[in-house]
Amino acid sequence: MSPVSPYQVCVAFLTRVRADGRPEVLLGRKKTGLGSGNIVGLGGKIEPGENARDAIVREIEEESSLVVDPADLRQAGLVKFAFPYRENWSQDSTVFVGSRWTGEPAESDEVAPAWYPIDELPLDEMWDDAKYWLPTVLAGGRVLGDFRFGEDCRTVSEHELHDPHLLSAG
Ligand SMILES: CNc1ncnc2c1ncn2[C@@H]1O[C@H](COP(=O)(O)OP(=O)(O)OP(=O)(O)O)[C@@H](O)[C@H]1O
Repeated sequence: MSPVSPYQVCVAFLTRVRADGRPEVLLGRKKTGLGSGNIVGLGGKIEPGENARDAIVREIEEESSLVVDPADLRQAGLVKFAFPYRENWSQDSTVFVGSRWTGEPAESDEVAPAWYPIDELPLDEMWDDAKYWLPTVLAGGRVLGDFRFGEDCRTVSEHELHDPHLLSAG
């Protein structure tokens, strides 16, 4: 199910626990580019010379102003997106989760960040794949998933969740 040379991206989900004990995740309304209008995690393309961890630290700061120590991010998996009807959208995304950072989230040109309760994720406004793996990752699990989008390039037409033990440590 893997597309031909997909580009490599990364995504992060920062979490906090409110004073009343309710866990929340930082998501954002994407303002530009692929998936604009969707509610997404922070993230973007891995640049030449970067590894996924370097890239996600840079993207988090560019998109939200938050500064994260790379060692404070847990690599929670890899999700592969294939768009057979729009090959150049196909991408592999390394997923990170973290709960330590410095600063306050601020809106950028790319994303308007906001906190969402983890038990009420806005899945209807996210990419269609998120419902298959994001709750698992936010519950402390790992994901290794393959998703194929249909002709509308919005709806998952096929997906496989593999054993996350196949992921390399990172
Ligand atoms: C298809 N289903 C999807 N489900 C969940 N998340 C998705 C996604 N498709 C893209 N993403 C995320 O979107 C970011 C890349 O998007 P992309 O437009 O390439 O990035 P962005 O414009 O920020 O790139 P640069 O800032 O130019 O690097 C990156 O976090 C990636 O994981």
